[in-house]
Parts: sequence; structure tokens; C-alpha cells
Amino acid sequence: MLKTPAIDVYSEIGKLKKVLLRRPGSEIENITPDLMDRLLFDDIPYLEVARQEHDAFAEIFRRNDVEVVYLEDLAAQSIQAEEIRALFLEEFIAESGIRGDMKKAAVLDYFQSFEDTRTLIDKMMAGIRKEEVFIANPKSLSDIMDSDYPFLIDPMPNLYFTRDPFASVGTGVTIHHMRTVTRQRETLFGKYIFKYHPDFRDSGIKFWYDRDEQYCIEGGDILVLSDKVIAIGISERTDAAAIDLFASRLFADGQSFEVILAFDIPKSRAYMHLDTVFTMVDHATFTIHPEIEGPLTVYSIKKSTKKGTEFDIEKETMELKRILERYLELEEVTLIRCGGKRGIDAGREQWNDGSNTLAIAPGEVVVYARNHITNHLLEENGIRLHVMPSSELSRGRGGPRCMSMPLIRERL
Ligand SMILES: NC(=[NH2+])NCCC[C@H](N)C(=O)O
Repeated sequence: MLKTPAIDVYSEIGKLKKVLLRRPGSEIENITPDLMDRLLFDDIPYLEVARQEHDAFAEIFRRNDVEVVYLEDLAAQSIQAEEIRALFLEEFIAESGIRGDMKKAAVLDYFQSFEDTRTLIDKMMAGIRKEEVFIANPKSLSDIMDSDYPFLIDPMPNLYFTRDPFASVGTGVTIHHMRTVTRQRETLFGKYIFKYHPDFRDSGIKFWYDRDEQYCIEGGDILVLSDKVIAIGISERTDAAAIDLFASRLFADGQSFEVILAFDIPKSRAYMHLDTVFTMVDHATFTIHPEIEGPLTVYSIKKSTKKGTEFDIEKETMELKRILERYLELEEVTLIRCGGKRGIDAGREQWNDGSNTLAIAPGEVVVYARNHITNHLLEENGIRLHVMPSSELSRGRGGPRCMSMPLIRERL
């Protein structure tokens, strides 16, 4: 019998079989008003309710026969071997922004005091407040200089957006160089999971991109539209040069993908990733935020047939609907305009991730309850909705697609 690949994602809509989540943890209670901006939050979620909402999200998957795995569990299972755990801690501390060797040593001691790796992982994700690691009397100038800053290690509150630090593409994975310092540390968990976790270690998964690479790319910008076509946003978070590198590796590997559509979207916080303005909900149906349609330019990148050039790149001149019809070989594509035609509703619902739907099967999507205008439009277009509560999770500026990373989808 053929072994199921550990990663298998050839569409945005194929029946979801296995998904990776992070249940929000104490990192959320380490967001402070002063740090909010840098940590990419617009408000401080109420953790208990955020967790209830997240559990409701996970329940939707389980009720629909989707296996749910948690980042924190996989990470803990990946570092069971002592030598791997030591390497992991070393890398984590090196990247944690701690200034001063004495502090680094104190933090390492603190981490080593956790016997259970799962508790250790939670602690690493949550961040370390200064008072947790008691450093008696300042011992160095750096201790004195950093004295007003409350953390030895910053929290990582964006971890529940598992979509972004890595992405499943075909039978491989991209591990990302994130744009912001606060999110760059997240990808270390992915590195250890995909290299050392028993489910992935010897599974032959491919690596299309690595966290040490020079250019930035984030998972919210990568949409696998079909086994031939991938859409990638050139956005606030993703560089065109990263798309070149990714394309060249993917094409060289001989995967079925033939075209990458690079969507040049406005570089702004509200539209940080392509999936905040555009998602796929059914074979020929997409959501779109009406305000990006005007400024949108799409480039198609194909493997070159000519000698001496790697790609054939074209600036597409047709409107988006036609571009999608052509490349996905569809007769008629429907674009559902989130929030409808009214600017106020469209703006508000996009801000709260109305366009950020997650398909769990063709024509079946998970959505936030608060985006009722968009949700109504989706239903009018025959889409089946799984509605989740959304008061607290949405304060991090991400929706159902951002909060999930599919590992396996049934092929269409
Ligand atoms: N795929 C997404 N749209 N993710 C949204 C991530 C939100 C997160 N606060 C950030 O700014 O990075």
C-alpha cells in the first residue's frame, strides 16, 4: 500500500484531512500597550475567551473529520532527544534578543529546569518576564541599561496564525523568512518540526524555502489554487525576489505546478497578505476585497521554454476574473465582493478578516460570525458556512485562514 505523504496540498479547497493549529497561550497575556505595535496586535485579546473561540474553531474541524494537530505538541515531540533539545535551546536563545552572556546563561538554566518538554515549549512561546528569572543585583552594565524593559524574552503572540511562518505546497513545505523581527523567531519551531518530528523526519518532504534565505515571504501570501497554479502576493510581507527563488525550486523539482500568478497588492497593514483580500471558496468561486481590484496587477511566471532564461514572465492585461478563468481553465469564475458594494461595510469587514475564509471542502468554508454582510453574500452564492465566534481572536488581525495551516487535503 502506498504511504500517505506527510504533506499533501494541491489546492485551497480539497477536503481538508489534517490541519496544524496553535491554541493561544500565555503569550497573549504578555502583550502590553507599549508593545502592541511591535507585536502586530491592535488590542489585547481576553485570553480565556480567545481560547474558547479557538476551541470552537478546532471543534469545527473535528466534527468534519479533520485531524487537528497543535504546533505546541509537535514542537514538544520534535525535541525529545536530548541533543536536539540542546541545539534547539541554543538557537532559540541566540535569536531571542537577549543582550548579555550572563542573562543568556540564566535563561538557559531556567529552560533546562523544565522537565516536561511540552511545558518548556509553552514557556518559550509565552516569553519570559524579568521577575521569573531572578537575577540578583545587576551584575553587568547591560542589566542596568535594560532595566525598564519588562521581558528577558519577548512573547510570540502571533503564533496562533499558523498559516504564516511556513506553508504546505504540494508534497513540500516552505519555511519562511518573516518580514518582522517579532515573527522571525516563530519559524524556528517549524524548522525543528519538519526536520526532526517522527511524522516528517523520514517522510521525504521537500523544502522549497528556508528561514535563512535573504528575501522575505510569508504563508498568508501563498495560495495553492490548483495542482497547476499557485497565487502569491507581492505584499507588505513578501518580496518579489523570494517568489523568484521559490518558483525556480518548485519548477526544477518537476512538481505538477506550471504557473505562479504573482499578485501585486497594495503594501499596507490592512492588506498585509494576499489572503486578507482574496481567498478561494469553491472550484470557480473566490472572495475578494473590492478595494484591491483597481490597483491590482498580476504577473504570470512560467518555466521558460527558451534557452538561457529561467522564466517566462508576463504582465497580465486582462481583468482578474478572466485571468483566473484562463489559468484555472474554468468557464465562469465568480468573485464575491466582501462587504458587498458599500465601502463602509467592505472596509470594516475586511479589517476583521471577512475575506479571510478557510475552505474545508469545495464550497464549504469557516468564517468569523462578525462579518455578517460577507457571510450573507457567501450563502447567497451557495457556499456552506461553518461560523465561528470572533470577538477576541480577530484583535490579532487574522481570520480562519490565517489561523490554520493545512498539512493534507484530498486531491481534487
Ligand atoms: N495570513 C494572515 N493574513 N495572517 C495574519 C497575521 C496577523 C498578525 N498579527 C501579523 O500581523 O502578522
